[in-house]
Amino acid sequence: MHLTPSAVSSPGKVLLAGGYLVLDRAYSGLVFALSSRIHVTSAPLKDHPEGTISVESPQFKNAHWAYQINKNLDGAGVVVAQVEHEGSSENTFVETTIRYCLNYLSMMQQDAPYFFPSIKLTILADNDYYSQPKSATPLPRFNKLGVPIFEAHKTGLGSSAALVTSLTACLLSTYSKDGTPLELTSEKNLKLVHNLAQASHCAAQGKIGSGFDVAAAVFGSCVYHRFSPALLEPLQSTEEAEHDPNHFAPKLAAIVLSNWDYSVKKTKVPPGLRVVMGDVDCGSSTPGMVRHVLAWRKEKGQVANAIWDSIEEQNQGLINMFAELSLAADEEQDDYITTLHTLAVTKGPFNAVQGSGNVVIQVLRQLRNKILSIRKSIRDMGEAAGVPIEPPSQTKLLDYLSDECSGVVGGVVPGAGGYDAVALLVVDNEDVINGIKEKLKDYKFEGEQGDQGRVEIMGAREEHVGLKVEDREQYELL
Ligand SMILES: Nc1ncnc2c1ncn2[C@@H]1O[C@H](COP(=O)(O)OP(=O)(O)OP(=O)(O)O)[C@@H](O)[C@H]1O
Ligand SMILES: C[C@@](O)(CCOP(=O)(O)O)CC(=O)O
Repeated sequence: MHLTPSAVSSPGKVLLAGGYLVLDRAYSGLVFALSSRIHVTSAPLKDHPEGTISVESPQFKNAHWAYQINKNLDGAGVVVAQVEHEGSSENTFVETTIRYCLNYLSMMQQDAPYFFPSIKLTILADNDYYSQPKSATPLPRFNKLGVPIFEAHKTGLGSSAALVTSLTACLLSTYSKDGTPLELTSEKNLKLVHNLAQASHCAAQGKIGSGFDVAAAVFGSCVYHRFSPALLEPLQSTEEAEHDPNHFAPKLAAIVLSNWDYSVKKTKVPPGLRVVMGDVDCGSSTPGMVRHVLAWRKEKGQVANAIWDSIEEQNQGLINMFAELSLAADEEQDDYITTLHTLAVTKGPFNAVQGSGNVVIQVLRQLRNKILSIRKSIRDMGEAAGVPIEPPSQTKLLDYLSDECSGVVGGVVPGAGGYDAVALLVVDNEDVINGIKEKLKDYKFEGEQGDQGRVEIMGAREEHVGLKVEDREQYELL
């Protein structure tokens, strides 16, 4: 294999609509890619035995992992084994991704004796992925938290999906048969990265989720319909992946190169609007929420499907309103801009906004009501399933922000919901953001255990861009 030093990044995510439903291919997920990204760079590693991969995350303590890659002398594939060293820990997502990528690559080079030049991989995460210490001065980019990863408070932006996607793309770009790195921006190769990253991510997390987070990390903001879980069933044996590459590698390559049945339709937030993420510091992602909702759906059959069908119809309405607003922004620019300026200084429900004859304000009112209606259905589903998807303290917070803050179209509990986070759709205006922060300054959020916490507005916003090839030099200046 030839070695081409590479650098890539992929975004975090927010599932604005379709939580739980997106686990079933019949239903949509509306996922926005965020500005917070996870970056992975590669460089030659000197003074190490051939086939060593050294990985580090300099923002954390004891975040160094080393792996030895050995060709399987009895047939296809490679054996990837962690090289233990003092203070080393395990990182299932890193190890599984390396194992999957290198077994895939070994199958692409069966016609010649191959070896893997030793490399060093560096993982860097934008600060919003983890709660940061309070600081009077702006934090450095990729702030060093100085604690082990497991001690960092993750903020729910999808760090593992972005990590696995960036690591996959970086490895496929670094190792090549002839020194020509994989062209990562072609649709064909993005699909390859997607399939391989989905396989690695599901294996590492030990379950086959909908994969909306990996899809957003690769393709960016989109309306997503998942792939059939059966596609990955043959790869769920970690034993085979770790100890029987002769069977695992060809099977993996065939699955990754096959035509998957997911769908991705690119989308964007309408111009002049933006997504704002709120991190709840006493949040708790109630474990087993997904299991409980799926058990309820299985038990309640038609009743549950009727609720899901209703939510899907409302989600499609939301998606259509985004398209209508984007069209209005093009076709009635002056009206659009004027209306958003007015909304930026108006609290919901926008009835007071004059010019009710114009399309823009009508669609914005419909959008606001659609979000309220989706939230009601989500609450109904949560109550029926006995799962706190939008618990009362989140309802109180979302209603407060939607009614008391100027420029807020609406907000939801994203993804699986619970107590962790809120996602707001607001007029893209600094005064609107500052107004929300002001309203939250003394807001006391009641957590699941009755404890009180604060809600912090995060810097991350929608950015819509998926996997990106990066300029390596920007990291050398850090
Ligand atoms: N910067 C990083 N460097 C190395 N590994 C990381 C990094 N960030 C995340 N990980 C890996 O991803 C794991 C977190 O994945 P997990 O599925 O538990 O959470 P998640 O849903 O992806 O997190 P969130 O959505 O809150 O970001 C960590 O335990 C670690 O193994
Ligand atoms: C509940 C689910 O539909 C979304 C989970 O979203 P999040 O991890 O809470 O952002 C699970 C999935 O899609 O894999």
